[in-house]
Amino acid sequence: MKICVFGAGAIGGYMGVKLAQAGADVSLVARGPHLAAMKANGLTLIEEGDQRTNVAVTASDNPEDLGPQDYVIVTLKAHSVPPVVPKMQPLIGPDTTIVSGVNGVPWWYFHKIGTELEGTRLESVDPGNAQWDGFGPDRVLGCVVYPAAEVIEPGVINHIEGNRFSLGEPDGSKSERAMALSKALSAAGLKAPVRPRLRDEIWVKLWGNLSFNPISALTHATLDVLCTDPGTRAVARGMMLEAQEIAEKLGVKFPIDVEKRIDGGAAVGAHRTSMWQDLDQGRPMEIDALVGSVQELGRLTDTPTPTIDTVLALVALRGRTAGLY
Ligand SMILES: NC(=O)C1=CN([C@@H]2O[C@H](COP(=O)(O)OP(=O)(O)OC[C@H]3O[C@@H](n4cnc5c(N)ncnc54)[C@H](OP(=O)(O)O)[C@@H]3O)[C@@H](O)[C@H]2O)C=CC1
Ligand SMILES: CC(C)(CO)C(=O)C(=O)O
Repeated sequence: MKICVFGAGAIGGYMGVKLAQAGADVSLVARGPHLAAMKANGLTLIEEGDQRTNVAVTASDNPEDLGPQDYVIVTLKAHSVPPVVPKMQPLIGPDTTIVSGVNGVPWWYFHKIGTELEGTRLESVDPGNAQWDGFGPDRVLGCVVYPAAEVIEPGVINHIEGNRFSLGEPDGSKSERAMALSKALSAAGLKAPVRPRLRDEIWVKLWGNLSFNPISALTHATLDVLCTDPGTRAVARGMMLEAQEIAEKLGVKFPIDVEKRIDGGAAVGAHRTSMWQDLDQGRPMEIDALVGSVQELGRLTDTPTPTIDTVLALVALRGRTAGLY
């Protein structure tokens, strides 16, 4: 089984080390100083604060070095994927599966959904249908990324928490390809359940990303603060209730209510969301995947989204003034 992790940064690097350590036939696509460090010194993973593992990895910035794969696990930031689809083609053979390990509403969302919206493309996350046309929706296996990790220096990943990557077919089936990847990830010490209703999980995670991330980027407040401050808690609740109305129109079933989800965010503690970290470190922000996409779905389902519209306007301008959106 040949696996390529495309975008071996925090999440991809974490997966890459675990897979390499388990003896999987895994290669990593990265770039710049991070790639150079990997090539020179291997890739180091720090777990539990002080447990360091270093593995030699097959790494390149040129997919032509790696050839056709059984699985390409995409762990780029959402906005980085569309422009790189043409460069990824050498990795794609007749039976290659593309695993979309990216936060937010996935580009394949309306593939095999079985409703009147079947086949709908999402401009906010797949401008010009780059992924839909460049990969083909039949190739995709969905993935919800739960671990938290960061690149602390080139070639060094710090794992913060979590080891679950939920997998799911767009049609909910327990396919051979999903089960085989689940087995390979499990052999690497990761949890990779195959879910029949992955879209439900996408929305529960997105509930947090949609609201906590932009609010934290705008206020520089950590999760414990923004989820408990009465004013920002009300803003998050407003965004999440609008999202819930959209999702339920699309057939999603939420296992918890909005208050419990916000309390879950508060329980994470003094954590800076990835969007605030991106803003702080001068990296492009995933505004379209996490917020713009939900606004687009609101228009598609004729659902008013006044709170989402307001926060999106603010965080989009914040991103633009920082040159990061
Ligand atoms: N980090 C986390 O804790 C979590 C992340 N996620 C999600 O996982 C996804 C990945 O996030 P994360 O791992 O943090 O992102 P990172 O930015 O750490 O990783 C992406 C990597 O891909 C590289 N890259 C970008 N474009 C190319 C290219 N054209 N060729 C080769 N390499 C490229 C980046 O390099 P460069 O640095 O040079 O841009 C970077 O090393 C996101 O959707 C994120 O929201 C979900 C849960 C938690
Ligand atoms: C920590 C959390 C859950 C906040 O939405 C997250 O996923 C992120 O920072 O992107």
